[in-house]
Amino acid sequence: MTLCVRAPGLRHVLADVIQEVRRSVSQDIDGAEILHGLLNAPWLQSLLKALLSAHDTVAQKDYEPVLPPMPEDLPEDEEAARIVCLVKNKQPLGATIKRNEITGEIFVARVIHGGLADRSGLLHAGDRIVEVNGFPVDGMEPEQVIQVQARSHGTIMFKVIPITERPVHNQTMLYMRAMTDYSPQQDPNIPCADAGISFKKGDVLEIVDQTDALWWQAKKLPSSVACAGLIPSTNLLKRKQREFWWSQPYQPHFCMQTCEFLSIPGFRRSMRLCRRRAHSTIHPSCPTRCPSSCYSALNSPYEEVVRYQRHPEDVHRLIAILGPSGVGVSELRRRLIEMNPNIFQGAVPHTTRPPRGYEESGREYYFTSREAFDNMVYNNRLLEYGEYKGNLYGTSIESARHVLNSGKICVMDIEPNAIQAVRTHELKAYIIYVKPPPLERLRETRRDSYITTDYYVNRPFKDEDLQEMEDAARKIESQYWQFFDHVLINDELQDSCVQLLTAVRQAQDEPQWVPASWIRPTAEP
Ligand SMILES: Nc1ncnc2c1ncn2[C@@H]1O[C@H](COP(=O)(O)OP(=O)(O)OP(=O)(O)O)[C@@H](O)[C@H]1O
Repeated sequence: MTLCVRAPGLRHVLADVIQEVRRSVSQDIDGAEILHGLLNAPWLQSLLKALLSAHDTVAQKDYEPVLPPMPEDLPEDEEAARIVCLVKNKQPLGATIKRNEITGEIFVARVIHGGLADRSGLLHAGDRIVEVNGFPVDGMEPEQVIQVQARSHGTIMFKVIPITERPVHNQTMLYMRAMTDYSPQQDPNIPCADAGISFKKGDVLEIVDQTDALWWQAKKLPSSVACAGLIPSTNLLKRKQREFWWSQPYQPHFCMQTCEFLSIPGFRRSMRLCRRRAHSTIHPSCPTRCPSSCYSALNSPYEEVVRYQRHPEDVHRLIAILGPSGVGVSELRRRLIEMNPNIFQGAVPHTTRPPRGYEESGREYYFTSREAFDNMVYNNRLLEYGEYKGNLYGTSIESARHVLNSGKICVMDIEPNAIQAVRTHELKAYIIYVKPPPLERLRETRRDSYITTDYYVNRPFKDEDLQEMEDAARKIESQYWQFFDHVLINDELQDSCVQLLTAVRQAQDEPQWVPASWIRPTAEP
């Protein structure tokens, strides 16, 4: 490309300005004399000369590549066409095309944000492509058009009939957390697999275009690339999930555990035993009263999220820790609270069991009647609850609120199926998943540790305990990974404690992605 602006024109303009200022001086206009003096000052003159000579040097350079000449034989009566020349580098064009099945005409289906076509500003969704590099494309299959385009090196020329009414984009920033995995390479329906982006559960996506009902454009965060990619819209992904679900052979639905065996967080051994029993017991069919435990494929595939930072004067976020049985959730939680009981505290659970001699209501438990307990269940006041040896145990929202309102950080260990109950506008739970390290490291680090197998029995970990822990971890991860705000691999205990402390501090003091419905109650959950 050759820049055809030459400096002499600019010089003339400057001379005219000086001339004009001189005329103003003779007319005795205020300030004109000062301006005249300034423009004639030797220092300004030499500065302007240097500037103009730099301009001349740049303007006389030839730039590569040279675009092909504009076609001269455009018929007079032709629709107003636009000739678009793009210089292809290694990047894809960043646009998809479609064919009108009735007329056979080829259209730009979408322009990918940040891609080559988008940055040129010359191609738009809805433009009709008439020619590519001089080849008429009407009646061609989109694949054939792509081949013509792919064969061109250096520059590519499109002749397009521009769309008359371009849709107005009043897109606001929108972020979604993926609640499912997606791979464009395994999706036969995507318009162009290379234009798609893959994502995994828990990834945060910046949605840059939702104009198409089926295919959105998004960037996966954190992103350093300018170019967006295609992802299925909520409705399309839901449809895919439904189709997949129906195509699967019937299998009884297994929950990780049922509510009946759900146990209560805390240091108490009975609770942990109850939990362990629950882990090893798989019950068919999911009871309707714990639907959240079965985060099925039919739930929304995306969750709108926003960046949230707790105001220093607001109550703290609830810290909820979970992991497979035996991984060290109780140990880590206990150590955290012991480190600074003035800052960290657990929520006192309720139970229907009678108090033992040394126990005080409100310290170890709130001792309550069965009727009162049932009432709490009925009114959804319990974050989780369960039955062990004929007695009910549960942690109430009020109990967690009590800790938070006292200015402390409430730290709970929960079962995975209580995640939904603590992810609320009020508690704004920060979910920490404790993951076992690889089996080899588990064997090494747990050599001197004890597993609690019965109320009074601790014994060293056996290999099958560790294997079981791994299997349970895999199950939890496959179902709940998208909800984890932090994943802590519990390898060396000391390191894990430091990591936990850091994560808890970040949860309280640094911006985090949280569901938009927590901040804007009108947003869809
Ligand atoms: N990183 C670690 N290295 C060595 N031992 C550990 C580590 N983390 C935890 N332990 C030990 O492993 C044992 C089980 O831990 P803990 O009781 O905390 O498990 P848990 O996840 O609460 O499981 P459950 O809920 O079934 O009790 C304890 O003896 C604990 O001290």
